Amino acid sequence: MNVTLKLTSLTKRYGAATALSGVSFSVSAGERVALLGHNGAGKSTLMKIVLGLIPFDGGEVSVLGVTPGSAVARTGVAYLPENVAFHPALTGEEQIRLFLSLRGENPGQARALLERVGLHEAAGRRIGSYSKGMRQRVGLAQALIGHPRLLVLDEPTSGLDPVSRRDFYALLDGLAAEGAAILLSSHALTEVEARTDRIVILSGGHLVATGALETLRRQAGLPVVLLVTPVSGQAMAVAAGLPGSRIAGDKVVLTVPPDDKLSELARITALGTIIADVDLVPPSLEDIYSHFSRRDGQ
Ligand SMILES: Nc1ncnc2c1ncn2[C@@H]1O[C@H](COP(=O)(O)OP(=O)(O)OP(=O)(O)O)[C@@H](O)[C@H]1O
Repeated sequence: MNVTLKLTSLTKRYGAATALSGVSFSVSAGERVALLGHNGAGKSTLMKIVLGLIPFDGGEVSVLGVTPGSAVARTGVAYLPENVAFHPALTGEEQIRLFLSLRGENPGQARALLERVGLHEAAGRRIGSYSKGMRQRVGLAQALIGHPRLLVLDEPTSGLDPVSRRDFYALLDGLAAEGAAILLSSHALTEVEARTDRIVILSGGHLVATGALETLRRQAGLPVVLLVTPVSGQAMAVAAGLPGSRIAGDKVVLTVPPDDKLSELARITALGTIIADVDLVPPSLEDIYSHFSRRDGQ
């Protein structure tokens, strides 16, 4: 695969404090990678290094095969900060025309860019009248100038409503399908779960986990919950037949290690006609995230 961003043993210190310690991972063309971590885990520091805004102390960083912050890297990398600020008196179109001119590009592309992010109808309105979601889209339109090959997005959907979030991710899907590499930080774990290809978890400046969610789920080995629905009036009988279970409302709940899942299901089905239904609840991304980010004593 075509590697767009590669970090190898990246280390960054602020005075005596280590913000990043031996962090290695890569993002390929067309890949959407989520960077997760508690406050202070090192996400912003990592992004600033990738953008070439701050120096680092050890390891290697390759952006589009070159040094971060070099002319080639600056042209090929786009950044969307968490809270984008624009001039409220300008219209969306005026703002994008301005950015295009500053980048030496044809301002006539502004309409097409705004259309791409779903802002064509509001293009002639002042940004001061835009919602937060619309301002994020202006930010994305700006980030798309010059067809960047790597998009670095800091909490791009924070403060957006569910529909705006879905639209935003649909846009990112389109960009990834065209070959852009996407690195985004987020605290919204459920959407990350559905809309990214791979997850990188930082904790206290260390990379504590990386992989597709399914891989992390297996590595974590967290318990699986079996929600058993008894036939009406049979909850006690079901619970009695399943040592280690508990009754919660109209369900009988069993929490089991992942490797025991099948044998437990066999135990449940062996109870026969007093069982109405069984649901299997795998650990959520929240559970997996807490599991990994608590390691290292964080
Ligand atoms: N300019 C700086 N000078 C000294 N320490 C810093 C500086 N910037 C960040 N740090 C420290 O480096 C560590 C990593 O911070 P960073 O901002 O990268 O974390 P983060 O994961 O982005 O957190 P958040 O989610 O709160 O934005 C923290 O301990 C922070 O206090």
